[in-house]
Amino acid sequence: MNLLSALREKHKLGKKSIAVLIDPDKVDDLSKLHYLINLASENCVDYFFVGGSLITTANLSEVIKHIKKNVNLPVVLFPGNSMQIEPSADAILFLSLISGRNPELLIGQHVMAAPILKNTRLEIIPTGYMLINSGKITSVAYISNTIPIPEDKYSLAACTAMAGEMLGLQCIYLDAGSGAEREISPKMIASVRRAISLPLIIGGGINSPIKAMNALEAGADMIVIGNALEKDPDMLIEISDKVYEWNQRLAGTSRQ
Ligand SMILES: CC(C)=CCC/C(C)=C/CC/C(C)=C/CC/C(C)=C/COP(=O)(O)OP(=O)(O)O
Ligand SMILES: O=P(O)(O)OC[C@@H](O)CO
Ligand SMILES: [Mg+2]
Repeated sequence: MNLLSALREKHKLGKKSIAVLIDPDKVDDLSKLHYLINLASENCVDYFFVGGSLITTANLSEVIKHIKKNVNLPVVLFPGNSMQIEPSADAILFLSLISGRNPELLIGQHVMAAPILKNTRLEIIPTGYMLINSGKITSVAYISNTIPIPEDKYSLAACTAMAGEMLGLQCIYLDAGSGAEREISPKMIASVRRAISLPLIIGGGINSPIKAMNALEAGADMIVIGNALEKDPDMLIEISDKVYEWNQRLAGTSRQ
């Protein structure tokens, strides 16, 4: 089964996933990456996301090779632009930045990426990418030259996600931005959740087990953790535990 079908299947069952985000730019020491990879494989992590708004190093393929050599988990490209295509990954979030009005990130980069992707075996996951305001200006907001959706404009976000679904996008990623001051609120997640039936990915500023649990309870199908693990990789143990507990409880209730 491909990743998207598996994600849809999990969504139907109410099963949650967790992705670890690796920013290749922040990998200066392969032994630190190695530690995180091992933690991920011991702690029921489902995916590695790899990418960044700005990649100044040439180590994308090396990072992916290192992950694939050491653990049998899917590696999904989370690209900031069409230069971040690496055929050795398993899939790519084919992001369209639908919260913004920058044509380059709605369709421009995609036109350049399409013929390159056609010649790879990467699974394409058409994804509506939505930035939600989180306090300070994030790298993605700055680089994309777009205004994030205000964090209290629930129906703006819900209608944006709804339009993404109607356009045929296959999942929605709500992002407060890497290292966000404030993670996306449960009320915002729940509003978008009610508006669509697609798998919903939530990321940005999730740096504690409580924040992870809140996102899951509000309707996230998948949570993405990056910055928190750059600061303290061991935080993965407690955060992934929340996802594990959720799925165990679900398995328990479905057996009754
Ligand atoms: C279609 C293809 C192949 C590319 C375009 C993809 C689009 C539309 C991207 C949207 C805009 C963008 C710059 C997204 C980047 C998302 C990302 C990988 C964020 C990770 O966090 P960083 O922004 O790197 O955070 P730090 O500042 O903490 O490094
Ligand atoms: O780095 P953090 O804050 O965990 O955010 C993850 C991801 O959603 C960023 O695009
Ligand atoms: Mg980055």
